[in-house]
Amino acid sequence: MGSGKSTVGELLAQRLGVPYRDTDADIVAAEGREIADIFVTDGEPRFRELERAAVRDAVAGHTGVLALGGGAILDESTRALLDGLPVVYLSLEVEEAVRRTGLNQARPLLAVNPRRQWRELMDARRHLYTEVARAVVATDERTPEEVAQAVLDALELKDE
Ligand SMILES: Nc1ncnc2c1ncn2[C@@H]1O[C@H](COP(=O)(O)OP(=O)(O)OP(=O)(O)O)[C@@H](O)[C@H]1O
Ligand SMILES: O=C(O)C1=C[C@@H](O)[C@@H](O)[C@H](O)C1
Ligand SMILES: [Mg+2]
Repeated sequence: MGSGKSTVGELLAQRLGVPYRDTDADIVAAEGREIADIFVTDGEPRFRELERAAVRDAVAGHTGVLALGGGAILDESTRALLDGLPVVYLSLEVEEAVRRTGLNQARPLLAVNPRRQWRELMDARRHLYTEVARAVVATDERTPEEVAQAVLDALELKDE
């Protein structure tokens, strides 16, 4: 969370001249409410169901850059869908994550004690991010533009 998937995803799409899509935004649009609302009202398991369907639809229907929610890879069928696709894991260290996300209520999983929560989430997820990724790009001390360039280099893509 806060690694810059949405920010860098948009930049990358511009550089490549392709559409950009974000499954978090798809869920918010389809549900007509914010992610934090879905977590609080319906619970995380319901959010994960919506997310699984959103990723499935986006992978099937979208050509371009797709940003996934930070927890999408927790779902085994989602990981299977991503197999063979040019997935990039944007990594970052905890201090930078906390600086970027702050005490932001829009990220319900970081609402209380963000530093500890972030560490715990990453300890549980890091191996899954690595498993699905074709490339890992570190984002600490890089501007979003530098990260976008590093992604293009890692995937050996040229912009238009
Ligand atoms: N390379 C960067 N350097 C500094 N700040 C950044 C960088 N990339 C993103 N940010 C900032 O960090 C915050 C989080 O970025 P963003 O929303 O793109 O992350 P995300 O990975 O999409 O998060 P989430 O998993 O919550 O959707 C934003 O305020 C953004 O402007
Ligand atoms: O890392 C996570 O589990 C999340 C990340 C965000 O992108 C959102 O999908 C939501 O806040 C959950
Ligand atoms: Mg995002």
